[in-house]
Amino acid sequence: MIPLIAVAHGSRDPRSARAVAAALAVLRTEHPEWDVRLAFLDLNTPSVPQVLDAVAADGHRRAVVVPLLLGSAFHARVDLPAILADARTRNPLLDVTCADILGDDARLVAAARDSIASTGVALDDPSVGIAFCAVGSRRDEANTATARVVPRVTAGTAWSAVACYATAAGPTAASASELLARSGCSTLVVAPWMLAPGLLWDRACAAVVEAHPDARIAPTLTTHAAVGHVVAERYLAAVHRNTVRAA
Ligand SMILES: C[C@@]1(CC(=O)O)c2cc3[nH]c(cc4nc(cc5[nH]c(cc(n2)[C@H]1CCC(=O)O)[C@@](C)(CC(=O)O)[C@@H]5CCC(=O)O)C(CC(=O)O)=C4CCC(=O)O)c(CCC(=O)O)c3CC(=O)O
Ligand SMILES: [Co+2]
Repeated sequence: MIPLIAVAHGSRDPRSARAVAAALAVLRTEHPEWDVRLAFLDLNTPSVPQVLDAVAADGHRRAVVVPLLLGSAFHARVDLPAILADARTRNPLLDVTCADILGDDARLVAAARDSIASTGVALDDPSVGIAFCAVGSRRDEANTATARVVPRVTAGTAWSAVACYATAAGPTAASASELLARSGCSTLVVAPWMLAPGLLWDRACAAVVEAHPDARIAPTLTTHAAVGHVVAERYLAAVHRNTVRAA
């Protein structure tokens, strides 16, 4: 079995790693024979180099890395590729394939809608305003990609929604909620385009709740089985892609 190394961002907030591990439990239930390992880019252990070295030490000749990332920005484009290049140099007998990021998969878009609906708002309620909050990047394309998710999340609903960012870009969650409130939305929901609870998510929620104490907070995406399902699909696609290339 080719090990699946799920690579999460990591956080100083212990809820983050716990939430990610819980989201991977669906893989262990649905694919009990798979060798699933969790690694972190930063702030938690084991690190990605530690897990790749362990996989090589176990005698594996192939490994598939699945980035638990929603956007194609610094971590996906620079950070992880550099870590994998180093690991390949240290372990020349290990063939490391990197799968596609989770990205804006339709199942995650649906999970975001489910998460909002779980706060008790009705799909046909036009008073609902969603501050749809991503981490944010200095890479404009990544923020634009987030903004493009918004109409897919609200499709078929009467909700208004504005994309916002916890760091590196604007608007903030607080200013997005002000915009929604001023345009007549009386029920505000802070909705995460984030995988797990952590410092950035808490900061975004706190800023909105300070101005609007009755704002609702939707659960992060790792509470939904879709994350595990998309990870499984990214893994299988990478295994297949590599097998076809090797043949
Ligand atoms: C709290 C902090 C760490 C700390 O210091 O504790 C933290 C935490 C987290 N980041 C997460 C995710 C991402 N972080 C980035 C990018 C950046 N993150 C940065 C800082 C910080 N990030 C610290 C706060 C600094 C502040 O005060 O603003 C930037 C500014 C600089 C830097 O990293 O040095 C750089 C800016 C952009 C740029 O440079 O362009 C991207 C985008 C990308 O890939 O570029 C993604 C999405 C990946 C994806 O999903 O695609 C998650 C997981 C969230 C989840 O579960 O979804 C957590 C966990 C948590 O919130 O705790
Ligand atoms: Co970050």
